Amino acid sequence: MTDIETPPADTKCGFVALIGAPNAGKSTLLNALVGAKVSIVTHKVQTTRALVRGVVIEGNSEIIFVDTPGIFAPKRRLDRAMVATAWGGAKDADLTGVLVDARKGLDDEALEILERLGQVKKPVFLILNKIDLVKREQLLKLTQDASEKHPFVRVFMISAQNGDGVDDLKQWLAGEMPPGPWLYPEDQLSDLPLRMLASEITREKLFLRLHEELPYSSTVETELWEVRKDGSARIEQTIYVERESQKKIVIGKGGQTIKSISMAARDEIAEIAEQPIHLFLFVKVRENWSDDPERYREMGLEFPR
Ligand SMILES: Nc1nc2c(ncn2[C@@H]2O[C@H](COP(=O)(O)OP(=O)(O)OP(=O)(O)O)[C@@H](O)[C@H]2O)c(=O)[nH]1
Repeated sequence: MTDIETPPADTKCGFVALIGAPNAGKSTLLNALVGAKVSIVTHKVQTTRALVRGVVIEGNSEIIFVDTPGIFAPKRRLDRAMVATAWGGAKDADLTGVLVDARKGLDDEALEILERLGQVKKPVFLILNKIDLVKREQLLKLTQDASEKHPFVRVFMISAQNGDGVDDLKQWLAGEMPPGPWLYPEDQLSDLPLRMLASEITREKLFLRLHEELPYSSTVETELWEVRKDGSARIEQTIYVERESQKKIVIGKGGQTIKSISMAARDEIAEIAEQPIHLFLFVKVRENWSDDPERYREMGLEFPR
C-alpha cells in the first residue's frame, strides 16, 4: 500500500512570477490555476520577498506562484520601492509570466513592462489573456508584436475566465520546474489560504490603528499554525517594521496597542477558522532597504531618484 501523503521521490518545485498591468487578469488566472480563492502571504525567495499567491501540485511538481502589485509607472518613492521589489521577485523566480490583456493589446502599460523585461535573466513566457474577446488574427499580430520586444520562451493564449488554455499552461509549467523538494507539504496546502488570510487580518488591524505612524511596507507573517488536541489553534505571527521607533509604536504603552491589535485579529481569525485561537504576536525590526542604494545595486536595479 502506498501512503498518499508521501510526495513522489523525484519531486520538482519552483517559483513562477506572474506580472502584468492591473486588470490584465492575474487574480482570475490564479484562481483558475489554483482552483480556490487565495489571499496573499509573503515568502522569502532567496533574498527578495515576494507575495505567494497560490501553490499548485501537478504530478511530481509543486508550482509556487508569486506576484506583486503595481509594477509599472511609479510616481512616488514608495511606489518605486514596491516596483523594485516586484522586479526582484521576477528575477528570483525560476520562470516569469507576463500577462497581457489581449483586448487592450500593447498599450503603454504593457509596453513599459515588456521594455523592462531585459532585467529578468531567467526565461520569460507570454500569456495573452481574454482571448474570448478578440479575433484570432488579432492574436497572431499581437504575438508577433510582443515577440519583437522580447524573446519569449513560449506564448500561451488563454481565457482565464472560461478556462481555455489554462490546463495547457499548468502542464507546461509543471514540466519546467527544477528538481527539488516541495516547499509546501501537500497536507498543509489546505490551510495555506487560511494562514495567508490570518496574516492579512492582523495587518489590517495593525493599519486600522496605526496607519499614520507606520509605513505601508510593514508586513505580517504567520510563522506557526498548530492545532492542539482540544481543537484550538496556536498561531504565532511576526509583525515586521523598519525601525526601533516603529516597534515601540506597535507595542504601545505597557503593551496596550499590540494587545488590542491581537485581540481584534484573534476574534476575526477564530471566526473564519471556526476554531478557538490563541494568537501570539511578535514585533521585529527589518532593515529598510528601500532607501538603501546598495540593495538596489545588488538586485541589478537602478536606484530611483
Ligand atoms: N472576458 C474576460 N474577462 C476576463 C478574463 N480574465 C479576467 N477577466 C476580467 O478582467 C477583469 C480584471 O481581472 P482581474 O483578475 O481582477 O485582474 P488583475 O490583473 O488581478 O487585476 P489587479 O488586481 O488590478 O492587478 C475582471 O473583471 C475579470 O473578470 C478573461 O479571460 N476573459
